[in-house]
Amino acid sequence: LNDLERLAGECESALGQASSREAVEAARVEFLGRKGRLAQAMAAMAQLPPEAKPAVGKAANEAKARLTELLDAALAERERAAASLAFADFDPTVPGRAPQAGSLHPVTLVMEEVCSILQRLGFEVVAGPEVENDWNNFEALNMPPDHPARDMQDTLYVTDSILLRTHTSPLQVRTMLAQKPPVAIIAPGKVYRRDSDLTHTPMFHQIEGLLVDTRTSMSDLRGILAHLCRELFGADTRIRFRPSFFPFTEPSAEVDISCSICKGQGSCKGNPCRVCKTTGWLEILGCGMVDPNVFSAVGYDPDRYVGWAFGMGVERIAMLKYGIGDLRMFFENDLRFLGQFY
Ligand SMILES: CNC(=O)COc1cccc(Nc2cc(Cl)ccn2)c1
Repeated sequence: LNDLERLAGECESALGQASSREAVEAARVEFLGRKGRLAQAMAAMAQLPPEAKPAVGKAANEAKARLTELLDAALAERERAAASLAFADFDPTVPGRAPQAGSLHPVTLVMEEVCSILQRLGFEVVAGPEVENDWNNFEALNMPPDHPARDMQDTLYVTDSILLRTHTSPLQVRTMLAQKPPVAIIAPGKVYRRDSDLTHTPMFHQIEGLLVDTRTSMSDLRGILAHLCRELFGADTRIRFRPSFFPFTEPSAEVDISCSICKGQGSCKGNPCRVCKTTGWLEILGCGMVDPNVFSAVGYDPDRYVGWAFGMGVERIAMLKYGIGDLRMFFENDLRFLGQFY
């Protein structure tokens, strides 16, 4: 009986030294294990006279309960200590790390913004194949078979008559073939040129707009483009038309915006503006009244319908809008670059 009495005391002093969970578990084995101190005491019970057994059995159970209680308490205390140690240098008042947020590619941002501005005016976005035939890409756009734009040095051919589209105009041709006027569409997308240097990549993005009706004019075109440029580059943006030529429009014009960097002054604080080369103007897009030959090609009566169209390079707009200096950055997918636009 007094062996059993002593067990609890000895266990308590053993636990006093047990500084870790492993030490507590070792003590549990020493006292409560199959060959532990309590098991030994219980084994010794077999030699006792029968009348002494009940008392000793009761004492043994009490000792077991007491030992289990001591060991569980010691274990729980060590676990709490370990837990608080693990977080000793944890400061709950420090603000958490913001979750990594994604961002849209600058080309996507510009395409969505241009489409959104024009959709608000009633234009519909059209899509179509990037692999085109030469009729949709050239012939229908008033560029006959021997036209220089068809040359291999500019165009990527799949076969003699199948190519990668060099602009998004074929989307507009396809739409006109598929519906009667009025037409008010936007054609955004990838285009391909056999060109690759510091300022040209073989694939880039364009957006074109086309409006065809029984009655519209160059002033409608100017109004729409002025609105588009002001939405894109700020309300104080001015635009100017310069005479130009495209095979598919007559008359044609190139549109400049007042430089968004030097506000058209040509210099900033006495330094010549490197963006507009001190001219104060930046070419942003081309446009014109649709050439009657295009209408004839798609089966629209050129004596009944008039229309205008415009086209812009998306990367060029993005470089001006976001101050991006190198075309190649659009394609390198450097997250430090991409993460700046949202
Ligand atoms: C990057 N693009 C530019 O600098 C100039 O693009 C332009 C200019 C003028 C017209 C068009 N598109 C067009 C489409 C049809 Cl179906 C008929 C007539 N024109 C695209």
